[in-house]
Amino acid sequence: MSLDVRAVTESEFPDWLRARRIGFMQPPTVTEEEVAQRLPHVDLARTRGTFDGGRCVATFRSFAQELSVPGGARVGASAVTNVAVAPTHRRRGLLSRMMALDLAAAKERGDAVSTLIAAEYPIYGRYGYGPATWTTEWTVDVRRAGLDPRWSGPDDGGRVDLVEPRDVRAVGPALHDRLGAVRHGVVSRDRRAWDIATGAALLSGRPWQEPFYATYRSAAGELEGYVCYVTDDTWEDKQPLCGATVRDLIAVTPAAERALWHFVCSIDWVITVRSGYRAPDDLLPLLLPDPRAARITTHADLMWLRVLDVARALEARTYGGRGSLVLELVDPAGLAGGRFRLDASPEGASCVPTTASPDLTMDVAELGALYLGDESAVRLAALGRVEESRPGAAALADTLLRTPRRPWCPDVF
Ligand SMILES: CC(=O)SCCNC(=O)CCNC(=O)[C@H](O)C(C)(C)COP(=O)(O)OP(=O)(O)OC[C@H]1O[C@@H](n2cnc3c(N)ncnc32)[C@H](O)[C@@H]1OP(=O)(O)O
Repeated sequence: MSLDVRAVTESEFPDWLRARRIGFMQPPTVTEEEVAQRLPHVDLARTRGTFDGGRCVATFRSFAQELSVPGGARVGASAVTNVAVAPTHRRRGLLSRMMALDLAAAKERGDAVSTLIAAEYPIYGRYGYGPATWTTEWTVDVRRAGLDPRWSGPDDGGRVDLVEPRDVRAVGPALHDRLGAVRHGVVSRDRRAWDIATGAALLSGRPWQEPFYATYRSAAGELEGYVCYVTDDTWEDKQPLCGATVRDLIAVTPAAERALWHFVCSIDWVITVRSGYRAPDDLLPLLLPDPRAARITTHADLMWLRVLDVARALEARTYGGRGSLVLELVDPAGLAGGRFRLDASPEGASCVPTTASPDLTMDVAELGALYLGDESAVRLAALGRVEESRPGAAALADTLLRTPRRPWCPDVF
């Protein structure tokens, strides 16, 4: 029987959710409550399934997203999520078929890039995605960190306050938006994500532990950051050995970042702080008098990016210097390939098709890894993944494309 790949209808949505659960190793039964919770938040035209004899056996969904790029501008992205193929139907090309349809639609719509968080590293490179942001999680041994045990608040005149979930819903979205203006790699976070993070929308079957929330305000009273964390209540031999886990820490100034980390690492009873997924160059370890107290417990690729509109994407960002490069991009999917001349500067760039000889030749997936400034063209050339036809072109690409701070995507979507 042929396998039918198409957008799902409302009546098929429960069966689609069932297939998604199976792919994600969750018990397959879908409740009416779960359907009611999720249905209003998906665009069915962008929710694809594969059907075998009327049963959904594979899922795929995308949604509109904005991505901040170096210089603070945002580009339109098609964010891919909920990719799952039943174990009975794996390796028959179903992901490839759903991906081809979705990328073609994104290209047609005019999205500059597509983004996703990869469950496993080897899956998405073949579709033109490259790892564009990485993430690091630290576990801080607070007793070794050397922080002053008498600390009772920021010494810069600012203040830290515990706040209610409704306060976070009120101020969080604007704060997150401001982060995108000062940090590249930040993707838009919708209202629903704030509702889920603050307990206003509970997901059926997912256990909920009410977190603590704290904000940082500068001496001038300006809100500059917030942290959401949970703690456990571990004691042994009459000693508190509690752990705090940061779920979200958004700071738009270094003062806010310093104050909030200091706050979380100074809570009485807490001897271990897990940082959650941070940028690899997060300030956290160096904010501690003894940075070795912060041990890296996770370091991995996080957001993958696929360029769909080369000129739009490259013209949206700013560059670390002034220079020109001719890039030959190879794209077997036929979406973004071609030869482009990039004239880049700290103020912006022009990127146009050209027939001049290429300085650098690469698969479009390598451009995905380079685009936000994280990867090095010199490193990719050493690996044989970027071909350098003009000596020094890879080093010039690094001068232009790489950024002083690494990109950071604080959201898993
Ligand atoms: C953005 C997100 O949602 S990430 C979540 C992804 N989902 C999961 O990890 C859930 C569990 N896994 C699955 O559901 C499936 O195995 C999927 C979705 C990863 C792959 O689906 P499939 O339909 O089997 O992939 P498909 O048959 O189209 O494979 C295409 C190619 O990718 C390769 N491939 C697919 N999955 C993997 C993998 N996990 N590791 C390595 N290679 C893979 C295939 O071998 C094939 O290679 P080929 O073109 O050289 O023959």
